[in-house]
Parts: sequence; C-alpha cells; structure tokens
Amino acid sequence: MSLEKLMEKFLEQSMEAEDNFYRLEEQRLQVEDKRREEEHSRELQMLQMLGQIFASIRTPSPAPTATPQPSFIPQTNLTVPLARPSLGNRNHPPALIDFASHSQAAGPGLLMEEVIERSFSLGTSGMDNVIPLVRNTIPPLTSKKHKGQDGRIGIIGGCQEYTGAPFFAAISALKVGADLSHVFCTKDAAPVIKSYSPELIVHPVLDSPNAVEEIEKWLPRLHSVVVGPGLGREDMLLKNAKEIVERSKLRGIPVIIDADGLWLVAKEPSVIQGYQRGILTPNFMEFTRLYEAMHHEPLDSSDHKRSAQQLSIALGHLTLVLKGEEDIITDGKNILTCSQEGSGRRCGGQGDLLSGSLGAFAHWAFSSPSDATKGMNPSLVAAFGATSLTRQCNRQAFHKHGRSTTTSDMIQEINSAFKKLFES
Ligand SMILES: NC(=O)C1=CN([C@@H]2O[C@H](COP(=O)(O)OP(=O)(O)OC[C@H]3O[C@@H](n4cnc5c(N)ncnc54)[C@H](O)[C@@H]3O)[C@@H](O)[C@H]2O)[C@@H](O)CC1
Ligand SMILES: Nc1ncnc2c1ncn2[C@@H]1O[C@H](COP(=O)(O)OP(=O)(O)OP(=O)(O)O)[C@@H](O)[C@H]1O
Repeated sequence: MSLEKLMEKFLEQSMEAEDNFYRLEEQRLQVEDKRREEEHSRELQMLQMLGQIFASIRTPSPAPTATPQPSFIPQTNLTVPLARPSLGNRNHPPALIDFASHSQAAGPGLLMEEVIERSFSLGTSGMDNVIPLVRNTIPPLTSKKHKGQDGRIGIIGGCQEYTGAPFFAAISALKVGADLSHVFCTKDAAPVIKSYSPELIVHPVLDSPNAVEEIEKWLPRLHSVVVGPGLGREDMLLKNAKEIVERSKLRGIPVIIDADGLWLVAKEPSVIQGYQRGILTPNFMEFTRLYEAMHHEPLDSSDHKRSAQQLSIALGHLTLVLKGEEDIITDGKNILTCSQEGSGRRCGGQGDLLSGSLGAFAHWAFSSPSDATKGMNPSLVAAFGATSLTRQCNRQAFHKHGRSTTTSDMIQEINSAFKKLFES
C-alpha cells in the first residue's frame, strides 16, 4: 500500500475514533446532567424542609395544625397586584391574582387584548417577589460537586476589532459561579483574549472554513450559549453564528443573543423566533432596529413596555430584556421591570457583563425544578437575576471609582453584589 493510501486510512480511522469519542462523551454528559438535575432537586427539597423547620422555630404558629408552607417563599409573594388593567383585558377589574395559576392559564396563542401585564418594580415589593425566585435557582456550593456542574458557558464572539466584549461576557459568567467559560472567536482575536485571562478557554475557530463543525463538537458540553458580544458584522461570521444558534436550538440549549447577534436577528428573525429558551438583550438602539424589522413601521417610543411586549409577541413570546433607565423584561405575557439603583456611569461593556452572567443564570433557571420559579418562565427569572446583578455592580463600582468606573471595576464587584442580592 502506498504511503499516501496509508496516511488516508490513518486519517479516516482517527476521525472515526474522534467521532466515537464525542458520541460517548455526549452520552456521558447527558447522564451526568440528569444526575445533576436530580441532585439539585434533592438539595432544594432539603433546603425547603430546613426553611420550614427554621420558620416554625422563629415564628411559632398560632394554629399548630395549620398546613405547613411548601417553600421558603412566603405565599403572599405569589400574589401580586395586577398593574395597568387598561393594557390588558379591559373587562378584568384590578385584582389580586395568583401568579402560578395565571402562568399556567396563559397559552402561547394569547391575543394582545388578553395579555395581562404584570409589573414588578424592583422597589421593595419587586425584590420580595422575584429575587427569592432567582435565589431558588442558584445551585448551592457543596463539596459534592465536580467541575462543570454549575455551568459550562459558551460565548460566540470576538473578532479583530472587539476583544473586550467577549472577555467581559465570559469572565462575568465565571465570576457569578459558572465553572467553565469557552470563547469561540476569530483566529486573530484569540491570542489577545487569552492574554487577558488564563481562566478562559479560547477557541480560535469562528472564521475557520469548518467553524460550525468545530463549534458543534463542543455543544454537547455547553449548558448555554451567549451569541454576539464582539462578534462584528462580517457576513461570514454572522452566517456561522446563525448556524450555531440553529444547532443549539436543536439541542435545547438556552441561547442569549446580544450586541451584533441582534444585528443578525434583525436581518433574519426566524433564526430565534419562537424558541422558548431564547433571550434577547437589546439596548435601545438594538431594540429599535429589531422592532422596525419585525413591525415594518417606526417605533413609537412613548410606551417602552408596550413596545417591548409587542416585539416579544411578534418574536413568538421570546424573552426580551430592553436595557435602559429601567430594564424591561418581558415574554409578551408578563412584564418585570428592574430599576435596581445603578449610577449615571454608562461605560461600554456593561451589557457584556449582563449577557455573560445571564448565560449562567439561564442555565440554572432552566435546570431547576419548576417549583423553584413558582411557575414563572425561567427566562424571566434568569433575566431578572442578571439585570439586578449588573445594576448592583454598577452602583458599587461607582461608589468606589466615581467617573473613572469601567466594566472591569464592575466585574470586581460581582461577588459582593451577588452576596448582597442573593445570599443575604
Ligand atoms: N471593549 C469592547 O470590545 C467592547 C465592544 N463592544 C462591541 O461593540 C460592538 C458594537 O456595539 P454597539 O453597542 O456600539 O452597537 P451599534 O454599532 O449598534 O451602536 C449603537 C449606538 O447606539 C448608541 N446608543 C446606545 N444606547 C442608546 C440610547 N438609549 N439612545 C441613543 N443611542 C444609544 C451607542 O452609543 C452606540 O453608538 C458589539 O460587538 C459590542 O459587543 C461593546 O460591547 C462595548 C465594549
Ligand atoms: N440610564 C440608565 N440608568 C441605569 N442603568 C442603566 C441605564 N442604561 C443602561 N443601564 C444598565 O446598564 C447595563 C448595560 O446596558 P447598556 O444599555 O449600556 O447596554 P449595551 O449598550 O448593550 O452595553 P455594551 O456597551 O456592553 O454593548 C444594563 O444592565 C442596564 O440596566
């Protein structure tokens, strides 16, 4: 046999061996994920039992025979005022409604008039309502865990011009508690991103001829993907990003789309339309672009909540986070507003902190048992976690650095902001 033929055969065999390896690895990861979900739900049950025990010690019940509370969250938090009835069904009187039962009742084919807006403002009452749900989804840090269990997050972005954005997103995912952060970027961006941090795993594949296949190999190991930070708008990169979104959808992986990824969605909404594990995080400019692409008319900016809700519905009840003075989070059926105090400092990169951390929050929310979010859409809970965290980081960093505050200063605050919001 000629040397050439031998080489060909060798290559064929090694490709086969590699394929087998990935197939086995995928099966192993599926088993591992299932075990992790069961473990997580057992831990949650134990915590809930402990909560009940503590609650009964701290507040002795006047009626010892009363039914015990099913969870940490006081039942009153499940019932919130129905806000702005004029936006919803006019026949609905302002009333108190039960969140869990309402969520189940609301179907995907809801008419605009039937949409009931629920506005949680992150004043005292919003904190009380949604922050405990975020807390329920956060995996406890225990000695029983192995590396990877708390999140393997992929960032699709990073090109010659933008290396900071994917770095901010990837490091933020790690700093909130994900175990591994992968950046899939262009060849020339990779050494730069690697040089910022040894903690990131950087794949220089996004502009390679077989980019999609290279990245797809990793998808079985990823718990969520964040598409867009520093992606740029070159056709070839957008095409590869689009294909990665399609393949992530086939695997049910939560997909967060930000920055230039939203440019792609404005051009081809079908890439994410209707995917219930998709979350878009536009700033106002990106939002306007998306709105006008979907509705073919200029955005009426007098009512941001209504416009956000309309866009979410047009995109098949996708979760939208419209960032701004207050962050508006909606899946078309429910609206949360996060107005956690931040600061007047608007340096670039804050949105990357938000989308990167959302990668971790989304994985946690989607892998939690449904009673952890009390029937609320996990995307909404995750988005609320990430927006309140980003704004709290901004506030704390501004307190220390004033007008010199940059996104790196905000990243330094993640641990203490996280503790303050979710662990105190
Ligand atoms: N250090 C880095 O590498 C950074 C890179 N970034 C990347 O830069 C690329 C382009 O992002 P851009 O955000 O500039 O996108 P665009 O090129 O779409 O620009 C949006 C423009 O809108 C303006 N804008 C934002 N909010 C506004 C509002 N409420 N009202 C009026 N104007 C508003 C901004 O100043 C910006 O000039 C993305 O890939 C992004 O990820 C940014 O994430 C910032 C940090
Ligand atoms: N006017 C504001 N007041 C308070 N917080 C704000 C304001 N505008 C934006 N934010 C907060 O800043 C964060 C990032 O939003 P921003 O609009 O800067 O995103 P972006 O433009 O996509 O960021 P990036 O620079 O990463 O591309 C969000 O968490 C949002 O809550």
